[in-house]
Amino acid sequence: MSVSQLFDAAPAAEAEAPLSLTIRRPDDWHVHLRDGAMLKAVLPFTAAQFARGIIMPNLVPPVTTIAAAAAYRERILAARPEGCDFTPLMTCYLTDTTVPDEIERGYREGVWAAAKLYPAGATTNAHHGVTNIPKLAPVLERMEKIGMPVLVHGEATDPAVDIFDREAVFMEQEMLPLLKRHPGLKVVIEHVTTAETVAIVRAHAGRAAGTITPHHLIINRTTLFQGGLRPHLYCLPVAKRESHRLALCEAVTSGDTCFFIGTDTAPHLRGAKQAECCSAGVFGGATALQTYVQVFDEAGALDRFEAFASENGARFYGLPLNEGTITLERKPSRALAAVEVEDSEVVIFRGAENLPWSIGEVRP
Ligand SMILES: NC(=O)N[C@@H](CC(=O)O)C(=O)O
Ligand SMILES: [Zn+2]
Ligand SMILES: [Zn+2]
Repeated sequence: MSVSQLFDAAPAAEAEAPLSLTIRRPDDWHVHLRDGAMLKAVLPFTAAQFARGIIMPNLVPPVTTIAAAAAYRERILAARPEGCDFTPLMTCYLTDTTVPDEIERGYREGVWAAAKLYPAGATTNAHHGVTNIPKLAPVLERMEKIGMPVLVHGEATDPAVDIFDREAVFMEQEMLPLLKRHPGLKVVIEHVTTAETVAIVRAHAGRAAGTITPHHLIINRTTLFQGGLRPHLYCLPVAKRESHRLALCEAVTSGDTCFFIGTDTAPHLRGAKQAECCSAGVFGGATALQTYVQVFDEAGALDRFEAFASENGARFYGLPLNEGTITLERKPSRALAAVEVEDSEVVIFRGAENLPWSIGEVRP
């Protein structure tokens, strides 16, 4: 089944010949692991695929201090399954009151790998985010000076802006001026969903990069309504029209080093998704590599997959490449439908579907 036909009733295409692809172990540069029982339930899925993950700080309350980040990192390490070597890389949630010295100290002490900029109210647990980005200049100047990346959820927060235009409006009104004000600042534009943002990332390659999720590579805004409203596909930024999805596929498979993995795996309990007001977030961590590699395979670009998955991100962050390997196999597999969390569950993106690729051996 082709990715663009994911949710069609069409019969599965003839299976491709088996193939196995061994690459350096990849990293996920955008992960929501949550906390408590949810953390324990979802972490094994990310850890089975990725050696390291940039951990998002939008807990309740958000991770805004070195002490909170160090404690959260300990909880993540403690939640790892037996024998698991997954390394969490922590981020600082920027607010209107973030102090440059705390940012620098945490970075120098190796607690923070980056800081996360949520425009206030832009997404899940972003209400403590930044209300006026130009006023964040002292923090961003310090980050520029020490080489610490800022990771941006790039959507306008003015409720009058059409939800499908929020990323484009943010890029024009906030991102381009920010890139200009801080010419040496390393910026990751997270979960890119539009062709215009792809062009902006490319135009600033070297000091800017873009992460692209598995779901934005295979669904468009029409998929959200295919046969009815599909809450488990709703996330922010919301999926855009087909031309944008094609631009994202072109970007990741182009070989351009300014794009890398960021799954934005964002679990919410079934009750929060199938609700009067559905929470934003797709739990894509369990089927991420299977989806990415399928996209590269269908584009005839498997030779470019390793750089996107396992090299570009580490190089951008100035971190060593992983030593181990993972093998991906073009051999059909079926992911679990959902993962249990206490007395509820989280629905897995592409769960219970026949995926053309499976995860093979991982060598640390
Ligand atoms: N992507 C989402 O739709 N939701 C994320 C937050 C985010 O990354 O914007 C979440 O924490 O649930
Ligand atoms: Zn986001
Ligand atoms: Zn996210």
